[in-house]
Amino acid sequence: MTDGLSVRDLAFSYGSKDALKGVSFDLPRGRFCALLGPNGAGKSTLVSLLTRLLVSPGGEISIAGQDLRRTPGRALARLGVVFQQPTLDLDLTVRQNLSYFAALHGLPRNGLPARIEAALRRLDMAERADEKVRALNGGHRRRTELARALLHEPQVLLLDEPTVGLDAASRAGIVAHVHDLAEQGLCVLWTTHLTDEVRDTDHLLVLHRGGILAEGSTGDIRGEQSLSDWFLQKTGGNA
Ligand SMILES: Nc1ncnc2c1ncn2[C@@H]1O[C@H](COP(=O)(O)OP(=O)(O)OP(=O)(O)O)[C@@H](O)[C@H]1O
Repeated sequence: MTDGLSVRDLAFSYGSKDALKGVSFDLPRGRFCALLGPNGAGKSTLVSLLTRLLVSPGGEISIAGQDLRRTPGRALARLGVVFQQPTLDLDLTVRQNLSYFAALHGLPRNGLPARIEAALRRLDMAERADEKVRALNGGHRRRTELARALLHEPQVLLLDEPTVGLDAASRAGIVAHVHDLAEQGLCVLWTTHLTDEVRDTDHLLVLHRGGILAEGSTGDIRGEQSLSDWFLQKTGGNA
């Protein structure tokens, strides 16, 4: 077990369809881990189990030392999540969206403005705090969601294909910001099916047909090949 995210023997089936088959990994704090898998590999199922949208019959998940099955409230309090589908209220300002989230999560009102300011600063969004989300471009909307996911100061950050629908420049910006967060001590799990979002120095978990196909530093895993060629050769780009 680590101080970040630990997953042990996690399995899940939809009826007779095995979506995850005994997945285990340990990610310490301060690590950026890319979870790469082709469509249908089991990424969304894993994200749903980590966020308790689904509950697995067996296996263990520990978030910053808290067991998700035994102490779900404490475990989820240590987890920040950015889901694939945006969930901001377009007609509220950036600050109002964060305040709303804070109220929903029962964060103390005392010190809330400073907490919001700090979260927005981490994502270079402080100067846009009073703009309506509708007026922001896709990259800034995603950064707002990231700031919101950090409001309760989680130790583990989970992002489910967070760059879907963004242009190249916005994607690069989000990738860079999230790497900074890992350097500041967060344990980051970033799911993607895009090899170009993964850096050679990133820790890489490759999920294929519900199991871990490879784990280690990206540079070591791809060897002399490009990651894209390695991935296509090993998975055919298909689940
Ligand atoms: N509700 C469901 N009922 C039956 N099978 C499902 C259901 N949801 C997912 N599956 C199957 O489980 C497997 C894993 O799916 P999952 O959505 O977790 O993969 P994924 O890696 O997230 O793919 P994608 O990138 O396409 O979302 C796939 O074979 C998928 O068809």
